[in-house]
Amino acid sequence: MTGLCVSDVSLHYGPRPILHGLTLPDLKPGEVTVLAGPNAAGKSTLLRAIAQLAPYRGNIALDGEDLARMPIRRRARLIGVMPQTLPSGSSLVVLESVIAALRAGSDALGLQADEKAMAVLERLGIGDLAMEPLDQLSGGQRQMVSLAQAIVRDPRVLLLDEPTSALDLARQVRLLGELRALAAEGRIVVAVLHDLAMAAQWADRIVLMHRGALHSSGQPATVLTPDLLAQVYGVRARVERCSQGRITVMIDGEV
Ligand SMILES: Nc1ncnc2c1ncn2[C@@H]1O[C@H](COP(=O)(O)OP(=O)(O)OP(=O)(O)O)[C@@H](O)[C@H]1O
Repeated sequence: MTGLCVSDVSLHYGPRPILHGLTLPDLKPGEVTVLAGPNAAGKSTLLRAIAQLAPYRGNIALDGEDLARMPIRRRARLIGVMPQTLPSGSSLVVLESVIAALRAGSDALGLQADEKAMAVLERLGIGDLAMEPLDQLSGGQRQMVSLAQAIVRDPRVLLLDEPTSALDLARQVRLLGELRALAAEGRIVVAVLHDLAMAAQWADRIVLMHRGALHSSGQPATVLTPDLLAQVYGVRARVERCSQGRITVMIDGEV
């Protein structure tokens, strides 16, 4: 079985149930899946479970192999994570931080690691930041560096938690275009996004979560309907189809 399979996953924080027997459609290489849903729906928690950063019940498998049983180093090579909040207090410069991320899951050494890390920074258009101290970057610059750290090991699965939250419009478009390119290279890309108009434009599939469970999933035009947005978000929305078959979502107010 090729792809990422999330089956009957339940997760508690202490006594509190957060995810309730969640099963996703199989996520295939080449696809960008957007996880959407209201605040506290469990989107970050699901990404943490997939990344094996939180204990859960159920099964999460990559290409048929249970991720919970996979050796940590191999898993670190296969899964790249871009977290929602970025750690601060680092004394590294940008290039060093990307090299450190590379070494966490690969045997790349010396010049080879430097070149690889630099190539990723160039790919993302932030090569000029290489020698800047990580702690002196703007929020948006740090977010781009976080993406570099997530992709430098050439992961097969890329998990991104609100990757555009600090980015200006041009950088949002650049990052989302980059996600499409990374998927086209054969990766499984899963991103949490709140901006449904962006999700409609860039995602192959939207997985809509509500209260720790899967509410609906499918192509953007199937999932993003006025009825469904009213039910899940409590908003009045218009959804219009433009000439290329894409949809645009406009929010008019609360229900
Ligand atoms: N470390 C934790 N300990 C206890 N409860 C937690 C922890 N992390 C998250 N939660 C709770 O789990 C629930 C789901 O949180 P999660 O961050 O997964 O939601 P989300 O859908 O990503 O929300 P948002 O859109 O606001 O980022 C929330 O009720 C939250 O309070």
